[in-house]
Amino acid sequence: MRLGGRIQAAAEVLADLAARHRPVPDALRDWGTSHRFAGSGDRAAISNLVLDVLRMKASHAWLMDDEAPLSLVTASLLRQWDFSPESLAGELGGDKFAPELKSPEDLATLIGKDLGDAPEHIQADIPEWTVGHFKAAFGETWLAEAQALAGRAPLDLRVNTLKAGREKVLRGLQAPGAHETRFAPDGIRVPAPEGPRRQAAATSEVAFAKGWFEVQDEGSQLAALLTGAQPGEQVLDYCAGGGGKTLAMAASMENSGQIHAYDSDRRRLAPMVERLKRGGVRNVQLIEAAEGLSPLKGRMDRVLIDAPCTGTGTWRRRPDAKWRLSEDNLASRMADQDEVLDKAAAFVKPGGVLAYVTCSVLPQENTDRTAAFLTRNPGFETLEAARLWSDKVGAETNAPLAADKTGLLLSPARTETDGFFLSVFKRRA
Ligand SMILES: C[S@@+](CC[C@H](N)C(=O)[O-])C[C@H]1O[C@@H](n2cnc3c(N)ncnc32)[C@H](O)[C@@H]1O
Repeated sequence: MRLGGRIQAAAEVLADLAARHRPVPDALRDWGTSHRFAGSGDRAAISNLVLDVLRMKASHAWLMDDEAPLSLVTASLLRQWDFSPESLAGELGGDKFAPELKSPEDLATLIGKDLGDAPEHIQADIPEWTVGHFKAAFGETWLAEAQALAGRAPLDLRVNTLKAGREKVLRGLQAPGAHETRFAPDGIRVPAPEGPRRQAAATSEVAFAKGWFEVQDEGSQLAALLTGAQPGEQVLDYCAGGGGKTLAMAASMENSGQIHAYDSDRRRLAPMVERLKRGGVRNVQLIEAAEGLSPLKGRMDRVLIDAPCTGTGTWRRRPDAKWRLSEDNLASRMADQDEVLDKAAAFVKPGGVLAYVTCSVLPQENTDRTAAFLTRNPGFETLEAARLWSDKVGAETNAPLAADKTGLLLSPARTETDGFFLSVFKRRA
């Protein structure tokens, strides 16, 4: 397919998403099924275009004075794919599948408008009701933070130190531009591809099948590292899900001690069985029902709560979630977070540690929740976040502190990671 056909396809997928409110992968898959002639390069380009549009949907629509899918795709090509109005017209000339676009002169006028005249939420490409929350989280840099969440995300890998070293994995990796991550000691970053290009398929590598690495955002790797699990400890991963952080902690613990991995939705634990086997992890026990937790009460050296959250920190990877988020969703996640904090705290032994993590940047899910937890649970005290960062990550860079300094707040703009919050408490002895 030439660019014209890809533009048309992206506009069709966006129209489908708007009409049927369904997940992006489902709409892309259906388009692929009914257009079998499209090759893998076409599918990657169409997917990239759709996701890029969703990342900056509000500002594209404001500049174009129009939210029709074709206008949004055009804006994306001009603002995110480095086309000029003239080069775009040139590329589409003679392409019989190309949709009719506005003239290069009209496009130049529209895209040339000053976005600084737009309302704040449009400049930031975030839902209007979240602007105040971003300001509370980041202060003066809130706009740059929101805009950075509208970029493409790299592919990050965590080397499984139970089986391999970072240099060895890097040497064997086919992915172009792969390099060591900035903060995470076992991380490898494959930069996001540009324009229509496909992201490297790291999970097709033999090294992945051998368990030498896992796919995990650097922010998630850091959250596991900062939780501080040590060899020989008894650890409860209370919201273990598919086990991203369980596996990272098992490697930090050098396969010794025990991680009890629990999730209230036991089906979410299922993929971990295969991951544990591939990774050569031997110190994890899955707990499939809440009753299985009873013997652990008051006995854990360390408890990790990777809390259910709105996922605002992952908007680069799931830009459609940004526009689906509602105040009701947020309120409901906040209630979940209070519940998991109180329940999980009961498993920490006197002198033990409780780590609270979200992949959200909203203070309501982060420092507001931890402050409320401490009021309800005076037997816990906060460990100093700046010290935690310098001990585990290094003192060369300032710790990315949350606004009230009681926790760490990672983000694409601050740490070039997904958005993550972490706060660590100690149970008084
Ligand atoms: C952010 S995800 C976990 C991701 C996982 N830790 C990882 O690193 O791959 C949050 C998990 O919390 C679980 N969850 C939600 N409410 C819970 C509750 N009340 N108790 C325990 N787990 C809960 C969800 O099922 C979900 O799997």
